[in-house]
Amino acid sequence: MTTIEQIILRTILDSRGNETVEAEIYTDCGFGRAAAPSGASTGTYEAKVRPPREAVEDARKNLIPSLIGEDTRDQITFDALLRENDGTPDFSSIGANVAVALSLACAKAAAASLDLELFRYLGGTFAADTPLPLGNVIGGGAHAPNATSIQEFLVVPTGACGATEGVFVNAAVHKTVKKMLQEQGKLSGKGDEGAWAPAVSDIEAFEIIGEAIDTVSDETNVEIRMGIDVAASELWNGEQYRYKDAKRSREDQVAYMADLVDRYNLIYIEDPLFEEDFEAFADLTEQVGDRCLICGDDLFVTNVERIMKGTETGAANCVLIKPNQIGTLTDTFEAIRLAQENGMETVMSHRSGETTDATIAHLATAFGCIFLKTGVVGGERIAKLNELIRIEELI
Ligand SMILES: C=C(OP(=O)(O)O)C(=O)O
Ligand SMILES: [Mg+2]
Repeated sequence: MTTIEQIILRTILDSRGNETVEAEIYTDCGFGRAAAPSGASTGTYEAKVRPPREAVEDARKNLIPSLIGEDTRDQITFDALLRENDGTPDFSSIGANVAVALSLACAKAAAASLDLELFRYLGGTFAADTPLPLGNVIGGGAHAPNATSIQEFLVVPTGACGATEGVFVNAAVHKTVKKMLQEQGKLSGKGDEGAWAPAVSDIEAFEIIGEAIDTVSDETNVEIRMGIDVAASELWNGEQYRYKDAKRSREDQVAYMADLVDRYNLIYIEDPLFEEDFEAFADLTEQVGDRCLICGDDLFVTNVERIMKGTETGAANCVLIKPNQIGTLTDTFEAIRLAQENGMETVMSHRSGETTDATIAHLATAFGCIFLKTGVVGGERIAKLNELIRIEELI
């Protein structure tokens, strides 16, 4: 009933117009489909993707035959087979894009075959809460040229009574920001994740969003807080953090981040320092970790060894979780479990290059992540947000 009978791999389109990998796994009574997303500001230690067409062709010949007949309910064995077949520490042989699509499709096939929603299959009785949406409304960095230096200016509806209300509150902030930019003659196009990408300074972006939050909070009676993803590895040149309008040393960067937390009441900072600097991360967490989530994305790359180092050094109090950074659902689960056992929050995240695959909405709910970071608007973003709304009805 849950035995794999057929696997299909194909190349499909992603939101940036690039090729990516989609997998389908069939049992005799259900099937699961999943697609690999892709990053622009990727961490050095992420699992490695291979060019999709080449990876798909190779996997059809050399990998797929060995997976037929496996039980989709035995996710750990399925993922171990992917690792064994790959034989490298970073999936550079079969490609992390092929691995993650197959791994997630396996879980979805098992859930469908058992007639269960994915979040229920993975989370069981204790999947009792949906995460709040964390979405970017203004952005620049590697996701939009000629805009802000900080990659993402995020909002989270901390006062929302649930994910559904939160999704609409974030959209209202996005719309209010548009109106304000229009009035100021600064309206721009959008970056890769649907955030506005105006030619404004980082401080202007904070001010605009601060005002938009106040307006929407007054209208909706919902408290909304701001966050940022600095994606600081993109700014670091080996000696300094190079912003469009400033250069900062490591020490200056920590002080700047701490100042922003207090000036803008930030609830969340992702990658405030570059991906090797556990020590400066720890300094910042020591200073503001009691009032702000300091989250590692490129720092941890959903990798248990790096998260372990983070817990030993006190580098952060939050871990960003991106299944394609590590390549399998089992590894993703292990990363979340390790983080949570060590008192860290977890945030499930999209990538800047996405498809309409909505699996991460289920994973975030099943595994008790505090936020789902997946943009605010755009077809590939609302696919996840609308799935979250549906999940909340079933919880
Ligand atoms: C989603 C992000 O961007 P990318 O997918 O480009 O790494 C991020 O940095 O958190
Ligand atoms: Mg990031």
